[in-house]
Amino acid sequence: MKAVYIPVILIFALFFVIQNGMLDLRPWQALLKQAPMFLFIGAIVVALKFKQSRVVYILLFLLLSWALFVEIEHFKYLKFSPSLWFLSQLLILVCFSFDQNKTIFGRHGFFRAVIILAIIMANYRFNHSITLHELLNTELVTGLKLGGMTQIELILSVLALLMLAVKYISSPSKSILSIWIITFFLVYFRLIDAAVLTHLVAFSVFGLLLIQGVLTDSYQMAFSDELTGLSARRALLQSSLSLGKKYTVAMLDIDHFKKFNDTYGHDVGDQVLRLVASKIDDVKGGGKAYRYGGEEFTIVFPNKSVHYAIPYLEQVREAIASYAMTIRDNNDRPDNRKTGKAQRSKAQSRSKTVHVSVSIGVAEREGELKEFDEVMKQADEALYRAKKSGRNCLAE
Ligand SMILES: Nc1nc2c(ncn2[C@@H]2O[C@H](COP(=O)(O)OP(=O)(O)OP(=O)(O)O)[C@@H](O)[C@H]2O)c(=O)[nH]1
Repeated sequence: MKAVYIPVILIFALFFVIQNGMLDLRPWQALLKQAPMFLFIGAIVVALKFKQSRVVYILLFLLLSWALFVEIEHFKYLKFSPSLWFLSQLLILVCFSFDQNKTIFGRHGFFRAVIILAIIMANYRFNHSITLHELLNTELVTGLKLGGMTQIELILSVLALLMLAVKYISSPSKSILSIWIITFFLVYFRLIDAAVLTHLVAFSVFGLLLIQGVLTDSYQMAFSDELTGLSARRALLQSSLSLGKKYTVAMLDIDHFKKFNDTYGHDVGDQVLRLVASKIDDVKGGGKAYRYGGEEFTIVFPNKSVHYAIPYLEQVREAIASYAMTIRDNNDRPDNRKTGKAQRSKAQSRSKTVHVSVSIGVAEREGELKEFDEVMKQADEALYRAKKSGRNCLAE
């Protein structure tokens, strides 16, 4: 989240400078006019590659908005009302953000294309209808006008921003954050009646923001473990390339996890994996936790010796061993549709408290052990010794 403040502040500063004529971009106007097209097409290619279908359609719509904006002379016969087109943009951004990333070209894609076409038709049709035109454009109906924005536009803008914020909070992703920022700037520009050059720069920035959003989300998907939220093995191998000459690696394995799965079922096993992962992620002393695979985890301490790491690993082991985990079988969850109190307490009585432990093997890069996979192998052998020594302990 922190990383997003910087681009937003930069965008704001840039627009402020352009809007107030402090930076003369007129000589660049021709380039600025064309740049968004290339950036949008680039962003569409990236989004297609990573199967981010909702971003593909949002980009297609923004591309259309840009074309309408710069080639307005060619589209004059459409006589679009800027107000209605602005509201259409908000509608598309909100609707498509709540949509899932389903197939790009299939039935789902067809419906999205139909929605875009319907919006274009509506813009054409309604602009010739006096009632809506009046509703959106006359001060008589809308009352107070703020900057370039009518009251209705302002209310719907706030609503759109709120809905997108809810979407981001419920399922955070960089693409949704980029869409929120784009919507915010569309609203802001309409409010301040931004200059043409500001709009042109904005379209390029929108293309870049969406490319960054799609790439960050795809990286996140590839490098983090879906079940536990920890960094995945791929991320471990990637970061092993930049580890220096000194580091310590620990392998952690949940004890008797097979028996646990067999007793309580795979779903409860998953709950336990998540809880154990959260404890492992709390490791102090500069350790970084990864899910290695299955019920195995790895902690890496860059620039640290094995003797430095051991107390922190012991802390993790003890925290897990003393942690009373409350688990509940999904089948026993109280069904809200049949809200009987008796049923709820019956389901609650089925929730159990369980304990698990982990065994830890630890090794440091030193002497003959130069390569990362050699250090990992050594940690794995130490883990085997910890298991042999009765589990719930650490070996080096
Ligand atoms: N629920 C769940 N189980 C998993 C997952 N990944 C691996 N497992 C289970 O983890 C168990 C690993 O068992 P083993 O490798 O035999 O080891 P163990 O029972 O933990 O015994 P020790 O390691 O010797 O203490 C298997 O039953 C796997 O099915 C997962 O993502 N979810």
